[in-house]
Amino acid sequence: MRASQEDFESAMNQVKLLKKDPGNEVKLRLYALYKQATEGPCNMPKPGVFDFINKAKWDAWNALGSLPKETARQNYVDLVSSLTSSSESSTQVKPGADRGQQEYENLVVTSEDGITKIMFNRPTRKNAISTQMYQEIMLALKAASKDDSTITVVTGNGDYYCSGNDLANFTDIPPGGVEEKAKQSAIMLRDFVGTFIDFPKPLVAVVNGPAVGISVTILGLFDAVYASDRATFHTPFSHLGLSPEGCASYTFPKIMGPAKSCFSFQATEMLIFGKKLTAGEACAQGLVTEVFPDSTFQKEVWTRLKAYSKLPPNSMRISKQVIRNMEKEKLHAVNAEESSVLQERWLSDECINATMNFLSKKAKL
Ligand SMILES: CCCCC/C=C/C(=O)SCCNC(=O)CCNC(=O)[C@H](O)C(C)(C)COP(=O)(O)OP(=O)(O)OC[C@H]1O[C@@H](n2cnc3c(N)ncnc32)[C@H](O)[C@@H]1OP(=O)(O)O
Repeated sequence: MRASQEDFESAMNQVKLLKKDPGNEVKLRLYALYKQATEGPCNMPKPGVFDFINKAKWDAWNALGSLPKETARQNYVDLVSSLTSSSESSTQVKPGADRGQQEYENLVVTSEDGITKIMFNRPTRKNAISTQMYQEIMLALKAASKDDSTITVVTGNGDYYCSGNDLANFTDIPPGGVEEKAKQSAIMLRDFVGTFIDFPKPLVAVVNGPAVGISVTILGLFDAVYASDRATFHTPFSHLGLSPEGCASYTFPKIMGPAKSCFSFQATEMLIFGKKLTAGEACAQGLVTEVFPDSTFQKEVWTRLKAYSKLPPNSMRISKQVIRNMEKEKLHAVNAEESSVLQERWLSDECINATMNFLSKKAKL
């Protein structure tokens, strides 16, 4: 039986709900089949060789030649169906699923001694946060907010704490095009930062190495930040044609000192000019609670955290509420505004060129 228009629309919705990223090759095929099913044979001018994202999409669509629209629609529905059934079967066989444990691809989450530790685990990418990883971090935080632990800790595996947003996230363009991508990213960013604003238990960052971008800005929403003396703190937004997020436009000037003092200029120097701070400098500015020598960092920090985790949990949670609740509404408003400004920045030539330069290995921080 031929796939109907309703089957096609239902398949489009199922793609949005896929639990696992199907990879670029499959996404290109989905894009090509979608275009062929809705518009017929490729009718766009061929993009230039350096416009490699649009070129890859054009190649995939053009390769379908004169495939009839109905066949493309059927192939799209079949492909989505194969993806949903394979993701369902892989969920069933995941170890731990029968014990009600959540499995993550890009995080290691453990709970011990009253502490839930959420560790970024993409060391070969310097723990850059992929789209899937944003979702996993939100899930892990929501689970930690309800588990038996008293304190939640965020840290990184390998030599980096985190290199910020994975710049390849912007190469994964949905059928609605770059505008749709920017819209989806702004919603995800707002939800991601909102999860930190609303997190009810003491939240501690153990910054084991350099931190970049969004992994730095959200530190203003943590209750303590311990850093190795190897750590650095870098928010290169202007270099990337971007603007601040994570509520840093509000928290950084507040943390670093009153308006017009030399301290608030430190915040603008970081957020506008992309000045990288050492751990000692970040501590002097109030962004970091305490710096430890790298050789004893893990031992000292975890000894301290274990002692804190034995404090009465309700008292700690209520103290956090009293300290933070007055600010919550303001923080959500700042988060919404920053996300909406970024939605436009992502479509700017400045941002697109900087991202292309990084991805084509022409630039690094
Ligand atoms: C949707 C919500 C968005 C929220 C907005 C968020 C904004 C931000 O977070 S802005 C900050 C974005 N981050 C960056 O611009 C950092 C880019 N990375 C670098 O400049 C460098 O990789 C480095 C300085 C972090 C590390 O340099 P180095 O020690 O020389 O290591 P490599 O460059 O060789 O890194 C190994 C491997 O990892 C890839 N990688 C590292 N960071 C990222 C990243 N952020 N996005 C994507 N890929 C990243 C790097 O390309 C290397 O890959 P291979 O060459 O394939 O091994």
